[in-house]
Amino acid sequence: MALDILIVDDERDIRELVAGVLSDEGYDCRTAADSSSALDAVDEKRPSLVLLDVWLHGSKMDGLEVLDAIKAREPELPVIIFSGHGNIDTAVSAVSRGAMDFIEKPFEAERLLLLVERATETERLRRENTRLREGLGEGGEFTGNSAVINAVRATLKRVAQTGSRVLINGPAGAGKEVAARLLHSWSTRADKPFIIVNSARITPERFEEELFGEETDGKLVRAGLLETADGGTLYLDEVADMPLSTQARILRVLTEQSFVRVGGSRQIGVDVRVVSSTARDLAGEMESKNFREDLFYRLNVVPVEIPSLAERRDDIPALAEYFFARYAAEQGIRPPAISEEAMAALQAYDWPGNVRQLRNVVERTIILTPRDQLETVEAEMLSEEISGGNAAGNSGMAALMGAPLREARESFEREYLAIQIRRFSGNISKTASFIGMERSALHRKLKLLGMVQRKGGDRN
Ligand SMILES: Nc1ncnc2c1ncn2[C@@H]1O[C@H](COP(=O)(O)OP(=O)(O)OP(=O)(O)O)[C@@H](O)[C@H]1O
Repeated sequence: MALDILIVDDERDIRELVAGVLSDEGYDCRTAADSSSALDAVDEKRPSLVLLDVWLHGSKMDGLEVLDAIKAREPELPVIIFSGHGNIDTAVSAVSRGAMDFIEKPFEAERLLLLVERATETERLRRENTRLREGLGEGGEFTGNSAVINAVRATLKRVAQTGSRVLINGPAGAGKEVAARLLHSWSTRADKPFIIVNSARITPERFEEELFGEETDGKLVRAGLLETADGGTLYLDEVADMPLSTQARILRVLTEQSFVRVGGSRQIGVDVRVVSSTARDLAGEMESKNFREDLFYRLNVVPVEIPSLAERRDDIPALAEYFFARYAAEQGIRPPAISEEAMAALQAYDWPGNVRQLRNVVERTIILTPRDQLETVEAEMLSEEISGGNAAGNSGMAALMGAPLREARESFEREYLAIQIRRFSGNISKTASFIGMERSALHRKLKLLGMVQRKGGDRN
Protein backbone atom coordinates (compact mmCIF):
# COMPACT_ATOMS: atom_id res chain seq x y z
CA MET A 1 0.00 0.00 0.00
CA ALA A 2 1.43 3.40 -0.95
CA LEU A 3 2.25 5.66 1.96
CA ASP A 4 -0.04 8.64 2.26
CA ILE A 5 1.47 12.06 2.97
CA LEU A 6 -0.44 15.18 3.97
CA ILE A 7 1.15 18.50 2.94
CA VAL A 8 -0.03 21.56 4.87
CA ASP A 9 1.14 24.94 3.61
CA ASP A 10 -0.60 28.23 2.91
CA GLU A 11 1.50 28.80 -0.23
CA ARG A 12 0.06 27.03 -3.18
CA ASP A 13 3.37 26.86 -5.05
CA ILE A 14 5.02 25.02 -2.20
CA ARG A 15 2.14 22.58 -1.84
CA GLU A 16 2.23 21.74 -5.52
CA LEU A 17 5.99 21.53 -5.71
CA VAL A 18 6.28 19.19 -2.72
CA ALA A 19 3.36 17.05 -3.87
CA GLY A 20 4.98 16.76 -7.30
CA VAL A 21 8.34 15.68 -5.93
CA LEU A 22 6.81 13.10 -3.58
CA SER A 23 4.30 11.71 -6.11
CA ASP A 24 7.17 11.07 -8.49
CA GLU A 25 8.68 8.88 -5.78
CA GLY A 26 5.48 6.85 -5.46
CA TYR A 27 3.90 8.48 -2.41
CA ASP A 28 0.20 9.32 -2.31
CA CYS A 29 -0.17 13.02 -1.51
CA ARG A 30 -2.99 15.13 -0.13
CA THR A 31 -2.75 18.86 0.48
CA ALA A 32 -4.35 21.38 2.84
CA ALA A 33 -4.03 25.17 2.80
CA ASP A 34 -5.19 25.97 6.34
CA SER A 35 -5.47 24.55 9.82
CA SER A 36 -9.05 23.34 9.73
CA SER A 37 -8.80 21.54 6.40
CA ALA A 38 -5.54 20.00 7.65
CA LEU A 39 -7.26 18.56 10.72
CA ASP A 40 -10.25 17.46 8.64
CA ALA A 41 -7.89 15.59 6.35
CA VAL A 42 -6.23 13.83 9.32
CA ASP A 43 -9.65 12.89 10.66
CA GLU A 44 -10.87 11.60 7.34
CA LYS A 45 -7.93 9.22 7.00
CA ARG A 46 -4.81 8.90 9.10
CA PRO A 47 -1.88 9.78 6.85
CA SER A 48 1.53 8.10 7.20
CA LEU A 49 3.27 11.47 7.57
CA VAL A 50 2.35 15.17 7.81
CA LEU A 51 4.54 17.94 6.37
CA LEU A 52 3.48 21.10 8.19
CA ASP A 53 4.35 24.76 7.70
CA VAL A 54 4.84 26.71 10.96
CA TRP A 55 3.39 29.83 9.32
CA LEU A 56 -0.20 29.39 8.24
CA HIS A 57 -1.46 32.80 7.12
CA GLY A 58 -5.18 33.32 7.38
CA SER A 59 -5.74 30.18 9.48
CA LYS A 60 -7.51 29.84 12.81
CA MET A 61 -4.48 28.11 14.32
CA ASP A 62 -0.79 28.48 13.66
CA GLY A 63 1.48 25.55 12.81
CA LEU A 64 2.39 24.77 16.43
CA GLU A 65 -1.25 24.62 17.48
CA VAL A 66 -2.02 22.33 14.54
CA LEU A 67 0.91 20.17 15.63
CA ASP A 68 -0.56 19.93 19.15
CA ALA A 69 -3.98 19.05 17.74
CA ILE A 70 -2.50 16.33 15.52
CA LYS A 71 -0.46 14.89 18.39
CA ALA A 72 -3.56 14.86 20.60
CA ARG A 73 -5.38 12.80 17.98
CA GLU A 74 -2.53 10.60 16.76
CA PRO A 75 0.47 10.66 19.09
CA GLU A 76 2.44 8.26 16.87
CA LEU A 77 1.88 10.13 13.61
CA PRO A 78 5.20 11.62 12.39
CA VAL A 79 5.17 15.34 11.56
CA ILE A 80 7.93 17.25 9.77
CA ILE A 81 7.93 21.04 10.05
CA PHE A 82 8.63 23.50 7.23
CA SER A 83 10.24 26.62 8.56
CA GLY A 84 11.37 29.88 6.98
CA HIS A 85 14.63 31.67 7.65
CA GLY A 86 13.28 33.81 10.43
CA ASN A 87 11.63 31.13 12.50
CA ILE A 88 14.17 28.41 13.19
CA ASP A 89 13.46 28.91 16.90
CA THR A 90 9.83 28.04 16.36
CA ALA A 91 10.86 24.95 14.41
CA VAL A 92 13.14 23.85 17.23
CA SER A 93 10.37 24.28 19.75
CA ALA A 94 8.09 22.24 17.43
CA VAL A 95 10.56 19.37 17.71
CA SER A 96 10.43 19.59 21.48
CA ARG A 97 6.63 19.43 21.19
CA GLY A 98 6.70 16.18 19.29
CA ALA A 99 7.59 17.00 15.67
CA MET A 100 10.02 14.52 14.24
CA ASP A 101 12.27 17.01 12.44
CA PHE A 102 12.19 20.28 10.51
CA ILE A 103 13.42 21.48 7.15
CA GLU A 104 14.26 25.06 6.30
CA LYS A 105 12.78 26.75 3.22
CA PRO A 106 13.97 26.93 0.52
CA PHE A 107 15.02 23.31 0.53
CA GLU A 108 16.48 20.90 -1.96
CA ALA A 109 14.32 18.05 -3.17
CA GLU A 110 16.96 15.57 -2.14
CA ARG A 111 17.04 16.72 1.46
CA LEU A 112 13.24 16.59 1.60
CA LEU A 113 13.16 13.06 0.21
CA LEU A 114 15.75 11.94 2.71
CA LEU A 115 13.71 13.24 5.64
CA VAL A 116 10.48 11.81 4.26
CA GLU A 117 12.11 8.46 3.73
CA ARG A 118 13.45 8.41 7.26
CA ALA A 119 10.08 9.41 8.71
CA THR A 120 8.13 6.87 6.71
CA GLU A 121 10.67 4.14 7.40
CA THR A 122 9.54 4.27 11.02
CA GLU A 123 5.97 4.04 9.81
CA ARG A 124 6.80 1.10 7.54
CA LEU A 125 8.44 -0.68 10.47
CA ARG A 126 5.46 0.12 12.68
CA ARG A 127 3.11 -1.50 10.14
CA GLU A 128 5.45 -4.44 9.84
CA ASN A 129 5.59 -4.87 13.62
CA THR A 130 1.84 -4.73 13.91
CA ARG A 131 1.65 -7.42 11.26
CA LEU A 132 4.20 -9.52 13.11
CA ARG A 133 2.37 -9.08 16.38
CA GLU A 134 -0.77 -10.26 14.65
CA GLY A 135 1.10 -13.39 13.75
CA LEU A 136 1.94 -12.71 10.16
CA GLY A 137 5.22 -12.72 8.42
CA GLU A 138 5.87 -10.96 5.16
CA GLY A 139 3.08 -12.05 2.82
CA GLY A 140 1.74 -14.42 5.49
CA GLU A 141 3.73 -17.45 6.62
CA PHE A 142 2.04 -20.76 5.95
CA THR A 143 4.42 -23.34 7.36
CA GLY A 144 4.00 -27.08 6.82
CA ASN A 145 4.75 -29.67 4.20
CA SER A 146 2.28 -32.44 4.95
CA ALA A 147 0.43 -33.81 1.93
CA VAL A 148 -2.78 -31.97 2.91
CA ILE A 149 -1.08 -28.63 3.45
CA ASN A 150 0.77 -28.96 0.15
CA ALA A 151 -2.56 -29.66 -1.53
CA VAL A 152 -4.15 -26.63 0.18
CA ARG A 153 -1.24 -24.47 -0.95
CA ALA A 154 -1.61 -25.74 -4.53
CA THR A 155 -5.35 -24.94 -4.54
CA LEU A 156 -4.72 -21.45 -3.15
CA LYS A 157 -2.07 -20.81 -5.79
CA ARG A 158 -4.35 -22.02 -8.55
CA VAL A 159 -7.32 -19.84 -7.58
CA ALA A 160 -5.42 -16.81 -6.25
CA GLN A 161 -5.31 -15.04 -9.61
CA THR A 162 -8.91 -15.86 -10.56
CA GLY A 163 -10.79 -13.73 -8.08
CA SER A 164 -13.16 -16.61 -7.24
CA ARG A 165 -14.74 -16.61 -3.82
CA VAL A 166 -13.19 -19.09 -1.42
CA LEU A 167 -14.68 -20.69 1.70
CA ILE A 168 -12.15 -22.10 4.16
CA ASN A 169 -13.33 -24.76 6.57
CA GLY A 170 -11.39 -25.99 9.60
CA PRO A 171 -11.26 -25.98 13.41
CA ALA A 172 -10.27 -22.95 15.52
CA GLY A 173 -6.58 -22.11 15.41
CA ALA A 174 -5.83 -24.39 12.43
CA GLY A 175 -4.66 -21.52 10.21
CA LYS A 176 -7.70 -20.42 8.19
CA GLU A 177 -6.77 -16.77 8.42
CA VAL A 178 -3.16 -17.52 7.52
CA ALA A 179 -4.41 -19.36 4.42
CA ALA A 180 -6.68 -16.46 3.48
CA ARG A 181 -3.79 -13.99 3.76
CA LEU A 182 -1.60 -16.24 1.65
CA LEU A 183 -4.30 -16.32 -1.02
CA HIS A 184 -4.48 -12.52 -0.88
CA SER A 185 -0.70 -12.17 -1.16
CA TRP A 186 -0.69 -14.35 -4.29
CA SER A 187 -3.56 -12.48 -5.91
CA THR A 188 -3.41 -9.41 -8.15
CA ARG A 189 -4.82 -7.54 -5.14
CA ALA A 190 -1.75 -8.13 -3.00
CA ASP A 191 -0.84 -4.45 -2.65
CA LYS A 192 -4.41 -3.55 -1.70
CA PRO A 193 -5.90 -4.04 1.79
CA PHE A 194 -6.85 -7.33 3.44
CA ILE A 195 -9.76 -6.45 5.71
CA ILE A 196 -11.27 -8.73 8.33
CA VAL A 197 -14.98 -8.71 9.14
CA ASN A 198 -15.36 -10.36 12.49
CA SER A 199 -18.83 -11.75 12.00
CA ALA A 200 -19.55 -12.64 15.61
CA ARG A 201 -18.42 -9.30 16.99
CA ILE A 202 -20.45 -6.98 14.80
CA THR A 203 -23.91 -6.62 16.29
CA PRO A 204 -26.81 -6.32 13.85
CA GLU A 205 -27.46 -2.79 15.22
CA ARG A 206 -23.97 -1.58 14.36
CA PHE A 207 -23.68 -3.60 11.18
CA GLU A 208 -24.53 -0.83 8.72
CA GLU A 209 -22.07 1.67 10.24
CA GLU A 210 -19.27 -0.87 10.50
CA LEU A 211 -19.62 -2.17 6.99
CA PHE A 212 -20.86 0.82 5.03
CA GLY A 213 -19.41 3.75 7.01
CA GLU A 214 -21.10 7.04 7.77
CA GLU A 215 -21.44 10.46 6.13
CA THR A 216 -23.13 13.78 6.88
CA ASP A 217 -23.89 16.47 4.31
CA GLY A 218 -22.08 14.47 1.68
CA LYS A 219 -18.87 14.45 3.77
CA LEU A 220 -17.31 11.26 4.94
CA VAL A 221 -17.40 10.85 8.72
CA ARG A 222 -16.01 7.35 8.93
CA ALA A 223 -15.21 4.86 6.21
CA GLY A 224 -16.71 1.38 6.58
CA LEU A 225 -14.91 -1.92 6.17
CA LEU A 226 -16.19 -2.40 2.62
CA GLU A 227 -14.83 0.91 1.44
CA THR A 228 -11.51 0.30 3.19
CA ALA A 229 -11.24 -3.07 1.44
CA ASP A 230 -11.94 -1.61 -2.02
CA GLY A 231 -9.68 -3.25 -4.58
CA GLY A 232 -8.54 -5.79 -1.99
CA THR A 233 -9.84 -8.81 -0.09
CA LEU A 234 -12.67 -8.90 2.44
CA TYR A 235 -12.25 -11.78 4.91
CA LEU A 236 -15.51 -12.86 6.56
CA ASP A 237 -14.26 -14.60 9.67
CA GLU A 238 -16.58 -17.31 11.04
CA VAL A 239 -19.51 -16.64 8.71
CA ALA A 240 -21.72 -19.07 10.62
CA ASP A 241 -21.79 -16.57 13.50
CA MET A 242 -23.45 -13.91 11.36
CA PRO A 243 -26.98 -13.10 12.43
CA LEU A 244 -29.54 -13.88 9.72
CA SER A 245 -30.34 -10.21 9.14
CA THR A 246 -26.66 -9.55 8.53
CA GLN A 247 -26.47 -12.46 6.11
CA ALA A 248 -29.26 -10.90 4.03
CA ARG A 249 -27.41 -7.58 3.82
CA ILE A 250 -24.10 -9.16 2.91
CA LEU A 251 -25.86 -11.10 0.19
CA ARG A 252 -27.27 -7.87 -1.24
CA VAL A 253 -23.81 -6.26 -1.36
CA LEU A 254 -22.39 -9.32 -3.10
CA THR A 255 -25.16 -9.27 -5.68
CA GLU A 256 -25.11 -5.54 -6.36
CA GLN A 257 -21.39 -4.84 -5.84
CA SER A 258 -22.38 -1.49 -4.34
CA PHE A 259 -23.69 0.04 -1.13
CA VAL A 260 -24.87 3.34 0.39
CA ARG A 261 -23.13 4.94 3.40
CA VAL A 262 -25.26 5.49 6.50
CA GLY A 263 -26.57 9.06 6.26
CA GLY A 264 -25.85 9.20 2.53
CA SER A 265 -27.81 8.57 -0.63
CA ARG A 266 -25.17 7.90 -3.25
CA GLN A 267 -24.56 4.30 -4.40
CA ILE A 268 -20.86 3.56 -4.00
CA GLY A 269 -19.43 0.77 -6.11
CA VAL A 270 -16.94 -1.62 -4.55
CA ASP A 271 -14.62 -4.19 -5.96
CA VAL A 272 -13.74 -6.72 -3.27
CA ARG A 273 -12.84 -10.37 -3.34
CA VAL A 274 -14.67 -12.23 -0.59
CA VAL A 275 -12.94 -15.03 1.29
CA SER A 276 -14.86 -16.57 4.18
CA SER A 277 -14.09 -19.05 6.90
CA THR A 278 -15.99 -21.29 9.23
CA ALA A 279 -15.25 -23.87 11.91
CA ARG A 280 -18.82 -25.20 11.71
CA ASP A 281 -20.58 -27.56 9.41
CA LEU A 282 -22.50 -25.11 7.22
CA ALA A 283 -24.65 -27.87 5.72
CA GLY A 284 -26.00 -28.56 9.20
CA GLU A 285 -26.44 -24.85 9.86
CA MET A 286 -28.47 -24.55 6.65
CA GLU A 287 -30.64 -27.51 7.60
CA SER A 288 -31.44 -25.91 10.94
CA LYS A 289 -32.12 -22.64 9.08
CA ASN A 290 -29.31 -20.73 10.78
CA PHE A 291 -27.49 -20.08 7.54
CA ARG A 292 -28.95 -18.86 4.25
CA GLU A 293 -28.58 -21.30 1.43
CA ASP A 294 -28.32 -18.60 -1.26
CA LEU A 295 -25.45 -16.96 0.64
CA PHE A 296 -23.73 -20.31 1.08
CA TYR A 297 -23.67 -20.96 -2.66
CA ARG A 298 -22.32 -17.47 -3.33
CA LEU A 299 -19.50 -17.83 -0.80
CA ASN A 300 -18.58 -21.43 -1.44
CA VAL A 301 -17.30 -21.26 -5.02
CA VAL A 302 -13.97 -22.87 -4.10
CA PRO A 303 -14.01 -24.90 -0.86
CA VAL A 304 -10.73 -25.35 1.03
CA GLU A 305 -10.39 -27.69 4.00
CA ILE A 306 -7.71 -27.21 6.67
CA PRO A 307 -7.62 -30.26 8.96
CA SER A 308 -6.82 -30.17 12.68
CA LEU A 309 -3.14 -30.39 13.62
CA ALA A 310 -3.67 -33.89 15.08
CA GLU A 311 -4.68 -35.04 11.60
CA ARG A 312 -1.40 -33.83 10.10
CA ARG A 313 1.24 -34.53 12.73
CA ASP A 314 4.00 -34.46 10.16
CA ASP A 315 3.61 -30.66 10.07
CA ILE A 316 4.52 -30.42 13.76
CA PRO A 317 8.34 -30.47 13.41
CA ALA A 318 8.39 -27.68 10.80
CA LEU A 319 5.87 -25.60 12.75
CA ALA A 320 7.73 -26.11 16.05
CA GLU A 321 11.04 -25.11 14.46
CA TYR A 322 9.43 -22.10 12.85
CA PHE A 323 7.88 -20.86 16.11
CA PHE A 324 11.02 -21.55 18.19
CA ALA A 325 13.09 -19.58 15.68
CA ARG A 326 10.58 -16.75 15.64
CA TYR A 327 10.21 -16.34 19.39
CA ALA A 328 13.95 -16.79 19.95
CA ALA A 329 14.56 -13.96 17.45
CA GLU A 330 12.09 -11.80 19.37
CA GLN A 331 14.15 -12.38 22.52
CA GLY A 332 17.35 -11.68 20.62
CA ILE A 333 18.71 -15.24 20.98
CA ARG A 334 19.74 -17.89 18.46
CA PRO A 335 17.09 -20.44 17.41
CA PRO A 336 17.44 -23.42 19.77
CA ALA A 337 17.84 -27.03 18.66
CA ILE A 338 14.96 -29.35 19.65
CA SER A 339 15.89 -32.64 21.28
CA GLU A 340 14.46 -35.92 19.95
CA GLU A 341 12.47 -36.38 23.17
CA ALA A 342 11.00 -32.89 23.04
CA MET A 343 10.03 -33.33 19.39
CA ALA A 344 8.49 -36.74 20.13
CA ALA A 345 6.40 -35.20 22.92
CA LEU A 346 5.26 -32.38 20.64
CA GLN A 347 4.33 -34.84 17.90
CA ALA A 348 2.49 -37.19 20.23
CA TYR A 349 0.32 -34.51 21.84
CA ASP A 350 -3.20 -34.02 20.51
CA TRP A 351 -3.30 -30.19 20.19
CA PRO A 352 -6.99 -29.48 20.76
CA GLY A 353 -6.20 -25.78 20.16
CA ASN A 354 -4.32 -26.63 16.95
CA VAL A 355 -1.49 -24.45 15.60
CA ARG A 356 -2.44 -21.54 17.85
CA GLN A 357 -1.88 -23.75 20.92
CA LEU A 358 1.46 -24.97 19.57
CA ARG A 359 2.50 -21.37 19.02
CA ASN A 360 1.52 -20.49 22.60
CA VAL A 361 3.36 -23.49 24.06
CA VAL A 362 6.53 -22.50 22.19
CA GLU A 363 6.24 -18.86 23.23
CA ARG A 364 5.71 -19.87 26.87
CA THR A 365 8.69 -22.23 26.76
CA ILE A 366 10.97 -19.54 25.37
CA ILE A 367 9.85 -17.02 27.97
CA LEU A 368 9.95 -19.36 30.98
CA THR A 369 13.26 -21.09 30.26
CA PRO A 370 16.45 -19.35 31.44
CA ARG A 371 18.40 -18.09 28.42
CA ASP A 372 21.53 -20.10 29.15
CA GLN A 373 19.50 -23.33 28.89
CA LEU A 374 17.97 -22.41 25.58
CA GLU A 375 20.59 -23.95 23.35
CA THR A 376 18.52 -27.14 23.10
CA VAL A 377 14.86 -27.53 23.98
CA GLU A 378 14.39 -30.59 26.21
CA ALA A 379 11.07 -32.36 26.87
CA GLU A 380 11.06 -31.22 30.53
CA MET A 381 11.05 -27.59 29.43
CA LEU A 382 7.68 -28.06 27.75
CA SER A 383 4.59 -27.74 29.90
CA GLU A 384 3.47 -30.78 31.89
CA GLU A 385 0.44 -31.43 29.65
CA ILE A 386 2.77 -31.91 26.67
CA SER A 387 5.74 -33.74 28.22
CA GLY A 388 3.40 -35.70 30.53
CA GLY A 389 2.27 -37.60 27.45
CA ASN A 390 5.52 -39.56 27.68
CA ALA A 391 5.44 -42.78 29.68
CA ALA A 392 8.73 -41.80 31.28
CA GLY A 393 6.98 -38.97 33.13
CA ASN A 394 7.34 -39.12 36.93
CA SER A 395 3.80 -40.11 37.83
CA GLY A 396 3.90 -42.91 35.24
CA MET A 397 7.14 -44.15 36.75
CA ALA A 398 5.63 -44.22 40.27
CA ALA A 399 2.80 -46.43 39.05
CA LEU A 400 5.25 -48.77 37.33
CA MET A 401 7.28 -49.14 40.53
CA GLY A 402 4.38 -50.94 42.15
CA ALA A 403 4.31 -53.67 39.49
CA PRO A 404 6.52 -56.74 38.86
CA LEU A 405 9.19 -56.17 36.17
CA ARG A 406 7.44 -58.09 33.41
CA GLU A 407 4.22 -56.18 33.87
CA ALA A 408 6.01 -52.84 34.19
CA ARG A 409 7.99 -53.52 31.03
CA GLU A 410 4.89 -54.49 29.10
CA SER A 411 3.03 -51.45 30.31
CA PHE A 412 5.93 -49.21 29.35
CA GLU A 413 6.25 -50.85 25.92
CA ARG A 414 2.55 -50.50 25.27
CA GLU A 415 2.56 -46.80 26.08
CA TYR A 416 5.84 -46.15 24.29
CA LEU A 417 4.65 -47.86 21.11
CA ALA A 418 1.24 -46.22 21.19
CA ILE A 419 2.90 -42.81 21.32
CA GLN A 420 5.41 -43.58 18.58
CA ILE A 421 2.72 -44.98 16.28
CA ARG A 422 0.52 -41.97 16.85
CA ARG A 423 3.45 -39.70 16.19
CA PHE A 424 3.97 -41.29 12.78
CA SER A 425 0.25 -41.14 12.02
CA GLY A 426 -0.15 -44.92 12.21
CA ASN A 427 2.59 -45.61 9.67
CA ILE A 428 4.19 -48.87 10.91
CA SER A 429 7.19 -48.80 8.58
CA LYS A 430 8.20 -45.31 9.69
CA THR A 431 7.63 -46.19 13.35
CA ALA A 432 9.69 -49.39 13.04
CA SER A 433 12.52 -47.59 11.35
CA PHE A 434 12.58 -44.87 14.00
CA ILE A 435 12.54 -47.22 16.98
CA GLY A 436 15.10 -49.49 15.36
CA MET A 437 13.02 -52.63 14.78
CA GLU A 438 12.16 -54.67 11.72
CA ARG A 439 8.68 -53.94 10.47
CA SER A 440 7.60 -57.57 10.87
CA ALA A 441 9.08 -57.71 14.39
CA LEU A 442 7.08 -54.64 15.34
CA HIS A 443 3.91 -56.29 14.00
CA ARG A 444 4.60 -59.37 16.13
CA LYS A 445 5.28 -57.22 19.17
CA LEU A 446 2.03 -55.31 18.75
CA LYS A 447 0.10 -58.57 18.45
CA LEU A 448 1.80 -59.95 21.54
CA LEU A 449 0.94 -56.84 23.55
CA GLY A 450 -2.66 -57.09 22.39
CA MET A 451 -2.43 -53.76 20.60
CA VAL A 452 -5.02 -54.29 17.92
CA GLN A 453 -4.49 -52.34 14.72
CA ARG A 454 -7.01 -49.74 13.69
CA LYS A 455 -9.60 -50.82 11.13
CA GLY A 456 -8.10 -50.68 7.67
CA GLY A 457 -4.74 -51.98 8.89
CA ASP A 458 -1.56 -50.00 8.93
CA ARG A 459 -1.21 -47.26 6.41
CA ASN A 460 2.32 -47.76 5.16
N1 LIG B 1 0.61 -23.08 8.78
C1 LIG B 1 0.92 -22.10 9.65
N2 LIG B 1 2.14 -21.54 9.64
C2 LIG B 1 2.48 -20.59 10.52
N3 LIG B 1 1.65 -20.12 11.47
C3 LIG B 1 0.42 -20.64 11.54
C4 LIG B 1 -0.01 -21.66 10.63
N4 LIG B 1 -1.28 -22.00 10.94
C5 LIG B 1 -1.63 -21.22 11.97
N5 LIG B 1 -0.63 -20.40 12.35
C6 LIG B 1 -0.65 -19.44 13.48
O1 LIG B 1 -1.56 -19.95 14.44
C7 LIG B 1 -2.42 -18.93 14.92
C8 LIG B 1 -3.86 -19.26 14.56
O2 LIG B 1 -4.03 -19.24 13.15
P1 LIG B 1 -5.31 -18.57 12.44
O3 LIG B 1 -5.72 -17.32 13.14
O4 LIG B 1 -5.04 -18.49 10.99
O5 LIG B 1 -6.37 -19.70 12.72
P2 LIG B 1 -7.91 -19.77 12.32
O6 LIG B 1 -8.14 -21.10 11.73
O7 LIG B 1 -8.27 -18.56 11.53
O8 LIG B 1 -8.56 -19.76 13.75
P3 LIG B 1 -9.74 -18.89 14.37
O9 LIG B 1 -10.91 -19.13 13.50
O10 LIG B 1 -9.84 -19.43 15.75
O11 LIG B 1 -9.21 -17.48 14.33
C9 LIG B 1 -1.92 -17.65 14.27
O12 LIG B 1 -1.00 -17.04 15.16
C10 LIG B 1 -1.19 -18.10 13.06
O13 LIG B 1 -0.17 -17.21 12.71
